Amino acid sequence: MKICNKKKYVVGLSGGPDSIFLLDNLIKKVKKEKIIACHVNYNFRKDSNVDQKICEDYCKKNNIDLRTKVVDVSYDNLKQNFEAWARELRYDFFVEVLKENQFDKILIAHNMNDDIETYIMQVEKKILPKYYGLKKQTTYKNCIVYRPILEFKKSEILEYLRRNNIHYAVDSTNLDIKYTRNKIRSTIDENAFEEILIKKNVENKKINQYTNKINKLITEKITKKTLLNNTGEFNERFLFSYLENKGFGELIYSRKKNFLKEILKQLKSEKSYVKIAIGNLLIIKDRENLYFENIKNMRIIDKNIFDLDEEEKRFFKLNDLKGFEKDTFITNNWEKYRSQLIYKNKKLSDFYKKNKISYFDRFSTPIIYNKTSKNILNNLL
Ligand SMILES: Nc1ncnc2c1ncn2[C@@H]1O[C@H](COP(=O)(O)OP(=O)(O)OP(=O)(O)O)[C@@H](O)[C@H]1O
Repeated sequence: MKICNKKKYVVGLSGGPDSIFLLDNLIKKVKKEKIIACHVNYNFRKDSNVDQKICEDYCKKNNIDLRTKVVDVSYDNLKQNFEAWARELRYDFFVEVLKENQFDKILIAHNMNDDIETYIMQVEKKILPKYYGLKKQTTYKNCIVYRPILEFKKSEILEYLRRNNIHYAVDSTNLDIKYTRNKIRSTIDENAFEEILIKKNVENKKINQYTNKINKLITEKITKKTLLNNTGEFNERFLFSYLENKGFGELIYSRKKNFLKEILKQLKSEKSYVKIAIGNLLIIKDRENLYFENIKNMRIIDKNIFDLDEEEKRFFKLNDLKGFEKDTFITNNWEKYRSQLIYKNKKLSDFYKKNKISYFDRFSTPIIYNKTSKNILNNLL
């Protein structure tokens, strides 16, 4: 286990084999004053107190400072998913202890099996993760979270504990195969780990290369050509980052790869005009041009010209309303009137098409029309 003996560590101690193994190896390398173990007793399982007792006994025997947070809530009223809620609660506790004591890092006892299970789950879910598997180091609320035992297999950990006669808790929920992670856990074989790790590293390298290229492209405007110049997963990641960058992250985080694939297929197609609406996101392909807009930011006005307020007049750059008849209306909602309004003896949409006016230019062009005759009265070019 690689660890710097100059730093001070808060250790997440569940009482399970992994965190007891981590702590037992840590005290061989780092002075005990530089270690605080933190245990959260959720009172969720019947045997929760057993886990707490195991942590207390281990820390007492080895003279380690242990902080315990005992949770006292009624789980019947819990709205969120328990795992996510519990994770946030324990990480917040670790951060609190770390800051109070001016320590350096939070240590979490994920092992190689957790890393591989995470990778397999990501592949099976067909999502587009930023990293496959577990990262050695991440941050939580600006604090460093480090995973020093990622390179140890579960069997090695259990063998170590057995050889050294160290007591640990067995999590009863780990045996429950209704949890996806446990289902995977029960089917993977540690003998296959090496091969899986190689594949995982190749995937992560690929993500790295893509990310470097994407970071260069992302500030430019995407066109159909950008997508045609690239292929497959690069485009999926590019579109993902582009949408995330434009503030649509929440809309795409939980989607499967197929969702992005389908959008890309439409955007790369021969069709000259494509419109895709997802939540507030409006994606338009207008020949070579692609537009990604938030519908909320698109202002639509459609009213009698004499009812415009001063701000709306400025929006349409209208100073003078002299000469207009009573039933004169103004709008920028060209889409609504595309086949109803007539301009130079043509349907509005035909005129726009013939003159290759882009979708968004159409939305910023005021259309002044007579409500009865449906004729457009102003110059649209
Ligand atoms: N009740 C707890 N008290 C203190 N630390 C804990 C507790 N539960 C888990 N941990 C810490 O988190 C590590 C991972 O735990 P576990 O595998 O149960 O969680 P996970 O859901 O897989 O991962 P995550 O930490 O991302 O939630 C443990 O080895 C331990 O370091």
